[in-house]
Amino acid sequence: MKLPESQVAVLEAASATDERTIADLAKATGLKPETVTGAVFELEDEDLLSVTERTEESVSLTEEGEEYAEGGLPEIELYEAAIDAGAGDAPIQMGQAIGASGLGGPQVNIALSNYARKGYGTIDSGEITADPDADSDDDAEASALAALAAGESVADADVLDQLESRGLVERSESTVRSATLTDDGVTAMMEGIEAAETVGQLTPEMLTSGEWRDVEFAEYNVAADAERMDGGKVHILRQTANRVKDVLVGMGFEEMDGPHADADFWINDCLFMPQDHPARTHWDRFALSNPTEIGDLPEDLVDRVHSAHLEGVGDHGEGYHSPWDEDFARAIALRGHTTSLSMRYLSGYAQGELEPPQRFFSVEKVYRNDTLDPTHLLEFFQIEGWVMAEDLSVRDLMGTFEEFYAQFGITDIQFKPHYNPYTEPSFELFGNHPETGELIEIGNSGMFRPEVLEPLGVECDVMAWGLALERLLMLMYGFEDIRDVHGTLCDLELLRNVEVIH
Ligand SMILES: N[C@@H](Cc1ccccc1)C(=O)O
Repeated sequence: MKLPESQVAVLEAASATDERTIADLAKATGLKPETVTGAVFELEDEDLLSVTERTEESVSLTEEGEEYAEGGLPEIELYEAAIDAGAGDAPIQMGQAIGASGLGGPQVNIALSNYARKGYGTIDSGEITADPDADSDDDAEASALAALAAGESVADADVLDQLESRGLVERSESTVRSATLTDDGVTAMMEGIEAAETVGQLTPEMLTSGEWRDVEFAEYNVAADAERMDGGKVHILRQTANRVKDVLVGMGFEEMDGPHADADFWINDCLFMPQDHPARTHWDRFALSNPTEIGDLPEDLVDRVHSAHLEGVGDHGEGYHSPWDEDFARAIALRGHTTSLSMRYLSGYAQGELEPPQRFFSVEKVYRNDTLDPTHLLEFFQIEGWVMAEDLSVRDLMGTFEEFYAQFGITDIQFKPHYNPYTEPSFELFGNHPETGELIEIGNSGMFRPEVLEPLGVECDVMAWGLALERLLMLMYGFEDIRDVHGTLCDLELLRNVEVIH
């Protein structure tokens, strides 16, 4: 009989009387476990080997578990400190025992919540007692942690359950396969088996030399266990940004681009944001120290914006009548919204004068000095967009959003009247979080005011919006903390496992 080399090696390493696991066979043959698994399945098909499977549970310490295996469980530290401080005789102040134990931060709560459960003593109205008969050397959880740290196994399932619920151990299951030679296998071995050289991979050299004609190729076994490979993939945020771009292009929009660090003029002044508006102070804004200002601004636009701020526009216009400082407008900051791009395009500065109808969008980063929390980061992606046309109404605005969000399976958006200095009317958009059911804010929108449009030289209506890409992602994928997908705390498992949608 002629068999591929790896199969011959496995047959030679297998026994008719003892079960050998894949790991044993890999060690004996020097082959990779996945190669051995493949060979074992082939040989099982040929009735030369019989294969059994069992599930094996493995238990490993988490980082916190390792910490306690080494330094001791917090409740034991507390017990020992309490005994030393005399709590074995009479109750003592809890603060005293905690101070003496040297425990700090979250470990104090961990100690307190396990102390009474494990019979080390009682905790009542700020006082703690310690049971002098309790034996902290005989703590089942501590012993189990020590055993696991030493690479031994722990049989007590209740203790393991407890440690698992405390987040100190992780349990996982794996399939262990073992093989034994069958009678046919033994016979074949006695008759002698020859190794046929097989080739695992076709190479360009084999193709050019023609060698491929003569070699024997190894068969693939798609059922064999293989090592897990976490290949690179496009981050879901980027994936969704690309999808958003495709959808908007499909709806007839063109893409805008422009500077991340820009003059306040484009970020705020063009938007009729008064220079003393709270959002324009250092609280919200990341200013640039070098360079501090932009030299190149279109002078006539600066004059028209200046005049709109002072006196408003039209015959009955009202401005802010407060000082307007051109240097303040030239100052550079990281853009807090991409509406700066809309201003650059609508004014004709980016691409020259635009004739209605026009539709533009961008999916770009914006920067805000917010406090970090589950729904806020210092930077996020904004889906900016606007439509310029004669006679637009709020119905067009709402219809556009309904059409846009429906492409992502979101059909229950809600609108709430809102205020922006640059749009009238204005609407905030909300969507229902698929997991928590909570209504979350997903965007802001409105019809640009004449005080914005007139200085820009736009004579028709413009409806516009800024939507948060990350919030759209939350509605699509159901995660609750933005930091799961972004930044140092991101959940790599979630990012690896999330379905790729094209
Ligand atoms: N700039 C607004 C979004 C917006 C853009 C255009 C018009 C209305 C609202 C924001 O960042 O929230």
